[in-house]
Amino acid sequence: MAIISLHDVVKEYKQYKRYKGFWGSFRNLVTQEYSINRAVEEISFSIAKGEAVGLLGQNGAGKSTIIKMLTGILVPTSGHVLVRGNNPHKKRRENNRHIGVVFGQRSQLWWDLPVADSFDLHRHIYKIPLKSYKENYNKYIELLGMHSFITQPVRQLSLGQRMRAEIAISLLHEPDILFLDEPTIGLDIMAKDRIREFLRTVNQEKKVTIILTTHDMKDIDEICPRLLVVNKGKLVYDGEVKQLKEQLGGGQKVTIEFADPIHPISIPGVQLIQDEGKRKHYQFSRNNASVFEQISKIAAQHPVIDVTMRENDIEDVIRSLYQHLEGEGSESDKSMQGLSNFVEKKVAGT
Ligand SMILES: Nc1ncnc2c1ncn2[C@@H]1O[C@H](COP(=O)(O)OP(=O)(O)OP(=O)(O)O)[C@@H](O)[C@H]1O
Repeated sequence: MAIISLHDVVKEYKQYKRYKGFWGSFRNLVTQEYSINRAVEEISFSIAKGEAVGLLGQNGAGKSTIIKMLTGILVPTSGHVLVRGNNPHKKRRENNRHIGVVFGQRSQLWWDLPVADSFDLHRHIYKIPLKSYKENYNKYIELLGMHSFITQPVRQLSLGQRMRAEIAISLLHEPDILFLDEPTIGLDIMAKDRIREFLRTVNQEKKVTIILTTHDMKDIDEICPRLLVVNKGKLVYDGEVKQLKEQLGGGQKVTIEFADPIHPISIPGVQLIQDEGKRKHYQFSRNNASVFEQISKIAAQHPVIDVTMRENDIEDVIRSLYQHLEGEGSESDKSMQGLSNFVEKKVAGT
């Protein structure tokens, strides 16, 4: 049974016209002129209990708007949103009891209080039974390595420490669903790893459903087996990360360092992705017959100092997807051919 479902959801914002200048500021006080911005366009998907889903999209794609509708902050213009079988806006209090939210910009911690006191206040607000509170408290402090700063006031914490405390507090009342917005942004590698491992553990052991928005592909790769990609308000991919990688990955990134700066060399079927004069970066799709053969041909004409190759990772896959959606994909890149069909099929659930 789906714990979250959206059916033909549309969200429109009214944007009031703003006039400039001295007289414009008076006009702004009375004007009723506005235009409509469709931030979410007829989106449908459902998420089962215990899934971990990454919500991805470029800036302004509509991710926050979707999350705000799921948390009951915003009401859709049309369509239906159900969270645990309820309308999250109408049953906002009930919804809040069963969800956890980690939004970087809005802290749930009390700035001047020690972390432990914030947790205790949370226990009272959510009326969490003492036994389960203590169990979770001890477990989260251990797993997130919070011993050293649990008695420190929140305002003295580093970003990584605060984020760990934010995640712990959001789970103390044992929510069924956890929404996270960029949980690892600005953190060092060790802090990122710790948070990712923790989220995997709560998802797998406690079956907490995770919906994660991020611009960091490693978050998706390590936490979320399923991916939803939104573009300009539309859902353009709904499927397994693994399948997207299989479909679009498998190519190679090749960097060739020439002895002298040369004009861009075009290689049939290969995309030049960055040109730095002496150094050129190419994208070979997995369909390009022989990478070595092609490089040898180039090297025969232009002295080459160094060649480096690496397999495409999830970041490259998503970049290709975005480029394709923006219409920048190379026509000759065979791995991109058929992508539209693939994306449409995945969204249609075939
Ligand atoms: N309160 C608002 N009033 C008017 N337009 C809005 C409002 N909030 C968002 N929008 C617009 O709706 C669209 C989607 O915005 P949203 O914040 O959902 O995108 P996002 O994918 O979360 O972006 P980002 O990655 O930058 O956070 C954008 O065009 C944005 O300008």
